[in-house]
Amino acid sequence: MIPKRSPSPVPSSPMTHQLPSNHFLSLQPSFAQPTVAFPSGVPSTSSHESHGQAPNTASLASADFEVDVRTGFLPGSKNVERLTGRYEVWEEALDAAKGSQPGSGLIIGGQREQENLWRNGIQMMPVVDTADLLVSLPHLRRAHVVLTFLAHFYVHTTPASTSSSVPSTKEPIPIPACISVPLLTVSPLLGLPPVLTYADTVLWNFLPSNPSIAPSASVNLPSEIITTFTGTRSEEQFYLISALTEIAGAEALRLMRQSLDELFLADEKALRRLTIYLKKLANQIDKISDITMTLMKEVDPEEFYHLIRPWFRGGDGDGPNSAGWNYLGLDDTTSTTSVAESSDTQGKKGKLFSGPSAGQSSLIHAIDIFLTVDHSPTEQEKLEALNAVEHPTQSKILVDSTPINPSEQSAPPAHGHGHGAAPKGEATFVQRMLQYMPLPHRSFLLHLSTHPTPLRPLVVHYAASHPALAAAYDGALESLRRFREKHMRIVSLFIVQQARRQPSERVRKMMGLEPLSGEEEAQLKEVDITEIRGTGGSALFKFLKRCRDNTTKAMVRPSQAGYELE
Ligand code: HEM
Repeated sequence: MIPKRSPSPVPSSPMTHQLPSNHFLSLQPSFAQPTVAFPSGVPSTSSHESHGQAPNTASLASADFEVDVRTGFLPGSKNVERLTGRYEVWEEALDAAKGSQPGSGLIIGGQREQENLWRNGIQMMPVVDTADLLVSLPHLRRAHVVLTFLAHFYVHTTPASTSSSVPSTKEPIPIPACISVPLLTVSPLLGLPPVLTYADTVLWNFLPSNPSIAPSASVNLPSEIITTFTGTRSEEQFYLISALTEIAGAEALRLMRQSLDELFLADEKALRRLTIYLKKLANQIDKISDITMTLMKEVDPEEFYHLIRPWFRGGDGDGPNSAGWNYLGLDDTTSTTSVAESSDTQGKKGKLFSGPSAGQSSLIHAIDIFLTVDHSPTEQEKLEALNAVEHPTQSKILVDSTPINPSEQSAPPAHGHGHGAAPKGEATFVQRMLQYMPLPHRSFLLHLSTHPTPLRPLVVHYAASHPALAAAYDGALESLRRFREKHMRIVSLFIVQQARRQPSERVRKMMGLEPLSGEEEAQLKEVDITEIRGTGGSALFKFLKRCRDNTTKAMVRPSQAGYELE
C-alpha cells in the first residue's frame, strides 16, 4: 500500500527565504487597464487584485497568464499573418517598406528618393479606427507588430536634423498620427509600450511548420518569420532561433511546475523526485543554450550589427540626451503613453522608450525566480545609485544594471498598489524590461515572485543529509550560468567585435554606403567596450557579467565563473 503523503511544512526561519522588499519582483505589477470592452478576454491580473487571497496558481502554465503548456510564453494558437479590410493599408505600407526581396527595401538614414516617397505616402495615410480589432487578441497583437515596425521604419528613415548637431537640442522625431494614434490605442490593451518589443519580433511573429495546427516543441516547431526589416536570412534566423528557445522553455516550465508540486510535499520521495526534476531542468537549460548558440552559425554578425540592429533603436537610442520620439495626435494634457514611461518624460514630447532586447523574454527571468537568482542591487549599489541622482554629472554609469539614462533612473511609476516607491536609481534593467513584456507575462513573473518558492531554503536545509539534491540544484544553476557565459560569447561576437570593425564592402553596399579603400577598411575603430550599450539601454559589459555572477551566488556551493567579455 502506498503510504499516505501529506504536505510538509516549509522549513522555518532562518531558512525561510523572503525576497527583499526592494527586489524587482517584489514590486507590484503595473496595470494598463483596458478602457473598452475586450471581448476575447481581458488579460487577467486576478491574483494581484486578490491581495494575496488568490490560490497560488504558480502552475507555471496558466492560461490566465497566457503561458501555454505546449508553447510556454509563445502563443498556443496561430499568430495572425496579415490584417485585412480597413487595416490592409498598414500591411501595404509595411510591404512597401520591406521591399519584395532582401536589398530592395528602405535603408536607414533615409537619404534616397525611395525613403522620401515612402514617408510622404505614410503622411497621407488615414488615421484608421481600431474598434474592429478588439474582437480578437491575435489581431490586436498583429496590429502592435505592424504599427511598431512602421514606427521604426518611419523614425529610422527620417534624415538626421541638420539644425543642430548637439543631441540635447534636437527636436523629438515625430511619428505621424496615422501610426501613433492606433498604436497608442492598441498598446495599453496589450500592456505594452508603443515601441517594438521582443513580443513583436519573436512571440507574435512566427508560424510553425504546419500553420493549421497548434505549435509544439515535439512536432510543430516555429519555422517561419512573418515580418522583418531587411528580408535577410540573418534577421529571420535571429527571431526564429529566439522563438525556438522559447518553445524549448515550455519543458523547463513544466519541470519547474513538477518541482513545485514536490516541494509542497517535501517528504523523502518528493526530495528524490525533486532531485530528478532539477537534473532534468539543468539538461533543458543546456538545450536552450545549445539552441541559442546556433545563432553563431545561422546569423551573420556583420549583417546583424550594421544592417539589422540599427532598426531596433528606440527613442532612447542616443543615450541620456536622446531627443526621443514625439507621438503625434497624443493629447498634450494627458500625454502619458505607457506604464513604461519615466515620470521625467510625462508631459514632454520626446518619449524615451528602449528598443527590443531578448532581455524582455520572460523565460530566463522565470528560471531566475524559480532558482532564487537575485538581481536586485546591493546596498552599496543602491547608495551609489542614489548618489548618482544627487550628483548626476559625476558618473553616467553607477550601477551595472541601473539604466544609464538619468531620465530613466527612477523606479517604474507606482500603480496604485502602494509599491513602486523605491528610491530613484533603483530601477534595474530587469525591472525596466518587465514593462516591455505583455501584461499577462509581466503579471506571471510578479505572481511567481510574490509567492516565493521555498526551493533554496529547502535545499540548504537538506544539503548535508541529501547532497544529491544540493548537487542537482547547483547543477541547474551551473547550466544557467553556462547559458549566460555562452550568451556573453554571442554578445562579444555580434556586438563588441563588430563595433571595432568597418563593415565589409558587401555589407556597406547593402547599407547604401560608398566603398572604402582597402586601408580604411582594415582600420580598427577605437572602442571603449564599457561604453557600449545594449538595445535595452544597458551598459552591457558590466551588466552581463553581473547577471552571470548573481547566478553563481545563488549556488549552495558556488564554483568559479570563467568567461570575461573582451
Ligand atoms: C545575436 C544574438 C544576441 C545578442 C547580440 C544579444 C545581446 C544582448 C544584450 C546586448 C543584452 C544586454 C541587455 C540590453 O539589450 O541592453 C542582452 C541581454 C539578455 N539577453 Fe541577449 N542577445 C542575443 C540573443 C539572445 C537570446 C537568443 C536569448 C535567449 C535565449 C537572450 C537572452 C538574454 C537575456 C535573458 C538577457 C538579460 C541578461 C541576463 O539575464 O543575463 N539573448 N542580450
